[in-house]
Amino acid sequence: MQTNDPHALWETLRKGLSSHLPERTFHDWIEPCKAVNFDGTTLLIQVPSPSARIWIEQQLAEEFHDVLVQCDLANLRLGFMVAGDAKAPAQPAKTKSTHAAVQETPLDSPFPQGFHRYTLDRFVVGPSSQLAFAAANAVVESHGKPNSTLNMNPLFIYGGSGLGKTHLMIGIGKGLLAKAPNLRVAYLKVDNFFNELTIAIRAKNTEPMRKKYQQNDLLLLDDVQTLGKMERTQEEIFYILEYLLQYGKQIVITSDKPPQRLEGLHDRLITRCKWGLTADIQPPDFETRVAILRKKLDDEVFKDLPEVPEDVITFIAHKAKGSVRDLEGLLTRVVFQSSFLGVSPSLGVAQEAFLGQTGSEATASISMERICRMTAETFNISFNDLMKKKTRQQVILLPRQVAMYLSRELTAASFTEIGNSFNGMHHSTVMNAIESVKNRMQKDADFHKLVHSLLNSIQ
Ligand SMILES: Nc1ncnc2c1ncn2[C@@H]1O[C@H](COP(=O)(O)OP(=O)(O)OP(=O)(O)O)[C@@H](O)[C@H]1O
Repeated sequence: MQTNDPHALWETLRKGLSSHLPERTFHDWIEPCKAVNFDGTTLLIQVPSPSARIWIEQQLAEEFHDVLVQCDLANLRLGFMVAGDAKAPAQPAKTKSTHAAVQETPLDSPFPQGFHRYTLDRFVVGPSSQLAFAAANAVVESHGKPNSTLNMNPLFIYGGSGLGKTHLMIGIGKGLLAKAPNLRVAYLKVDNFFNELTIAIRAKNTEPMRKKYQQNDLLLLDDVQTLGKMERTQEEIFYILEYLLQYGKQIVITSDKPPQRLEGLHDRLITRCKWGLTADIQPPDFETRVAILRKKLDDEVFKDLPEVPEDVITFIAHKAKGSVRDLEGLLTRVVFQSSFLGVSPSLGVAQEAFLGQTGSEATASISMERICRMTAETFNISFNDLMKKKTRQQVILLPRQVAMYLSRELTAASFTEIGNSFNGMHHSTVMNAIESVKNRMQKDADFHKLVHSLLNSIQ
């Protein structure tokens, strides 16, 4: 997209976010924001309060990234400032050595300009991530040293959700760009590649896309576990990987499982994945969780806020034992809640924030089955009909779209997960269905009322 108008850029992002985020999240956090400046690199967005800034920067970063990519704005940097703040506008935190290099990335290189926190020096290493971290550093260090004995191409990092795979991968990209600013680096999420490929296939022109990825010196391929049923996407990715490996270009791949357990992947692709070094990441232990929280509190966004006391840090590290994303989420919630109430973070606030989170998890655990059963009942059709994959009957299509919309509003499920619950429907079908319900709700007051009363009765 070619424009220097901050309002036009923000409008494009807003539209993308409105179909990407649950309606309430969009309404609460995005609606009140506005664009204030664009300096050719960074779009500066004004948010209504310090607490809103904490929430948007910490909790919605990944959603912003996905929408930037979808809108062809991967090179755009985002900065957030609080309304009425007389200080210099807040820019994304810059790491010592990477900022200049990242800005010099060639414009057509699809390496994200966001994710400013995802550098190797901000990754807290513990026993459960030692090998993956060492391998990530080795990839950066061995660049330009062809005689390295260990084959780390591809580097395959796997582990559960929210454990730092993307962080490490982007950290490698940033580390290499800091050493060699002219390097061509591409970051690719499999879902985004699928969407890009679908458009290219429709236009009967897939060659430029293949070339775009084949010309890179480093390819970062995120979330390959979703490749399972995507035959044509697998084929394209295979050719890109083959080409890059043939020319000695570095590849980094992430997944939630090791190569041999990836379902639906062609053997030749699994073989490529296993070719180099495979390293896993497991959930961090207590000491590492504390260290991650401390490191996180160094973030620019927390700088001018009251200090988080030691007992609160320990409390959070005890409560959030699973993914680092949950750990960060609870910390954000505590700081957000304190800032919102105008009090210092304390054990009391932390306990409330923890209970609040458990509460929202309870909402998230409203099962999709319950949503579908109640939707089917409301529209007077059978549950089995609602879940059938192939139907063109309008009496079924509309309730199904509504059930998908409600699943997105009432659970934490992704588009892909919702699609899977509907007999393996593709995530783009789910996104279209949700979009069409939203449009209809805007135009048809009765339909709006019906969906809302159904939503309230499910909650
Ligand atoms: N060891 C760590 N040190 C510091 N931050 C971490 C660490 N591990 C994870 N994080 C942070 O946790 C969040 C989630 O990490 P990330 O997105 O890399 O997870 P992921 O493994 O790629 O998850 P998913 O599979 O769901 O995409 C990020 O904000 C990241 O910076």
